[in-house]
Amino acid sequence: MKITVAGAGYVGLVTSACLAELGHQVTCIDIQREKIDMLQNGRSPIYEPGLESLLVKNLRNGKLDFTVDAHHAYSNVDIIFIAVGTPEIHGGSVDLKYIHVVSHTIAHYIENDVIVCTKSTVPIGTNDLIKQIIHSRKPPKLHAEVVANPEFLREGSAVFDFFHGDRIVIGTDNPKAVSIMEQLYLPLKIPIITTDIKSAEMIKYASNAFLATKISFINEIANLCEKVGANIEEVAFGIGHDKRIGHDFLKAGIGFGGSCFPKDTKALVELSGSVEHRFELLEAVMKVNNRQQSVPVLKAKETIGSLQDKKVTLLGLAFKPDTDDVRESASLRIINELLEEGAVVRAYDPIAIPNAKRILGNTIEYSSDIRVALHEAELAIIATDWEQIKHVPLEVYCTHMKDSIVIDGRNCYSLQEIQKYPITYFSIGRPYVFKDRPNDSVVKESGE
Ligand SMILES: NC(=O)C1=CN([C@@H]2O[C@H](COP(=O)(O)OP(=O)(O)OC[C@H]3O[C@@H](n4cnc5c(N)ncnc54)[C@H](O)[C@@H]3O)[C@@H](O)[C@H]2O)C=CC1
Ligand SMILES: O=C(O)[C@H]1O[C@H](OP(=O)(O)OP(=O)(O)OC[C@H]2O[C@@H](n3ccc(=O)[nH]c3=O)[C@H](O)[C@@H]2O)[C@H](O)[C@@H](O)[C@@H]1O
Repeated sequence: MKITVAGAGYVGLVTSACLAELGHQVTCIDIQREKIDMLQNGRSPIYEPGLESLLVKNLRNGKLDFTVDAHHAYSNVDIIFIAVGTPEIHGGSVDLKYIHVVSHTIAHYIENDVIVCTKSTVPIGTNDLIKQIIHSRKPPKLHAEVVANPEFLREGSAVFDFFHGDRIVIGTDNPKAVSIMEQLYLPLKIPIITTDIKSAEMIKYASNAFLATKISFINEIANLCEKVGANIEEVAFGIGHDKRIGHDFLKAGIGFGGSCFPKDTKALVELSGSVEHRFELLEAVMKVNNRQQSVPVLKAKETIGSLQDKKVTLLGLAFKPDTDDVRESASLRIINELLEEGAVVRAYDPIAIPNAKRILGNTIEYSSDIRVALHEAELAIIATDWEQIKHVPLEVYCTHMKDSIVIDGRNCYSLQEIQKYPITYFSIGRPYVFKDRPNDSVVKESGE
C-alpha cells in the first residue's frame, strides 16, 4: 500500500519505519525542515533503540522517504496516518492546533479516495472534528474515511512494541475501512479490536489512566511499607502473582513522567470536567504522583538537613531508561527543588544531557561519566534506572563521593549488597540502610 505518515516524532517515525519494513511504500512528512534534512541524511532526530537502523535500511531500499512537501505526501496515497503532537495547554486541556492544521492540509492536497487514520492521542470527539474539517474542504467527488487507531507504544521499546503489541484498536463504523486496516495489520498477528470511533479514543485514555493509577497505587503502598517496615519489592511480587492484578507496572519509584501519562491523565480529568463529571480517582493519582516526585528531596533534607551549598549528584535525566526524552521527567522536578534549596547539582545521563541542557541550561553541571559525576559529592540521587547506573559497582560510591549517602528513587540495588558497603542508602518502600551501623548486620526501618 502507499502510505503517508504526518509527523516525524516518536510515533510518526516508528510507524513509518515499521510499515516500510512490512513492505509498504511510506512517505513521512513533517513541518520541521531540520528534522526532515536529518532523516534524509539517514540520522534519527530521536534516540530509540533499533529505530535508526530501520529508517536507514528502508530509506536506502527506496521503501521510505521524507519530505516537507504536502503535495508529494498527500496527493496519491491509500492511507494517511496522523501522528502530530497533541500537547497540553493551560489547565491540562489538549492543544489541537496541529490536528487542525494537518486536517486542513490533508483536505487540500488529497487527489484520490483515502483512509485518514489518527494515531495521535486525541480527546473523545476529535476524530469527528477531523472528519468535519476534511469533509468540508476536500474535493467533493473524493471519499475520505476517518479512522481512530490509537498508538500504545512505549518509548525505549517502541520498535519492539510495534511488532509485538498486545492489541491494535481500529475505531470506525465503515466495514470497508475495517477490512483495509485489517489487511494492513494482519501480518503482525496481533489481536485486532474493532469498535466505534469514540470508544477507540476512550480506550487510549483509559489505558494510560489505568497504568498511571497502578503506579500511584504501588507508590502509596511503598510509602506505607516504609512506615510499617515492610518491603515493597516483596509486596509487589506477592500481589502481582494474582493474575487479576499481574506483575506489570508495579514498580515503585519516584512517580511517572514522560510525554504521555502526565498529559493524558490531566486531559482525562479535564475532559471529565467538561461533561460535568468529577474524576476524583484520577485527580488523586496525579496528586500522589506530584508528591512522589518530591520524595528524594524530602529524604535528602531529613538526612542531611540544609542542602545549601551541598554537592548533590543526580544519576539519570531521562524519564525512563533507553530514551533521551526528558519531557516531564521526575529528574527535572528534583533538580529544580535542589536548586531552590541552594544545592550545587551535577547530573549524569548516558544520552539525555543535550535535551536536558536545552531546558536547564547552565544551572547545573553535566557529566556523561558516572565516576566524574560522583566525584566529591555529598549526596547522590538515582532518578532513572539505566542499566549503566544499575551496574555501577557499589565501591564507586564509597571511593568517589565525599560522603556516601545514596537516595535510590528506582530501587536499583539489592539491600543485601548495599549492606556490604559503608553506604547510607534510602530507597522507595524498603528498609533504610545506615552506614554507621553499630552492628553491621542491622538494617534499620524507616522512622527509627
Ligand atoms: N511519544 C510516545 O511514546 C507516544 C505518543 N503518543 C501520541 O502520539 C502523538 C505524537 O506524539 P510524539 O510522536 O511523541 O510527538 P512529537 O512531538 O515527538 O512529534 C510530533 C511531530 O509532528 C510534527 N507536526 C506538527 N504539525 C505537523 C503537520 N501539520 N504536518 C506534519 N507534521 C507535523 C512536529 O513537527 C513533530 O515533529 C501525541 O498525540 C502523543 O500523545 C501515543 C503513544 C506513544
Ligand atoms: O501514550 C503513550 O505515550 C505511552 O505511554 C506509556 O509509555 P511511556 O510513557 O513511553 O513509558 P512507560 O514505560 O509506560 O513509563 C512511563 C513512566 O512510568 C514510570 N513507571 C513505569 C512502570 C512502573 O512500574 N513504575 C513506574 O514508575 C516510568 O519510570 C516512566 O516515568 C505507555 O506505557 C504506552 O503504552 C503509551 O503508548
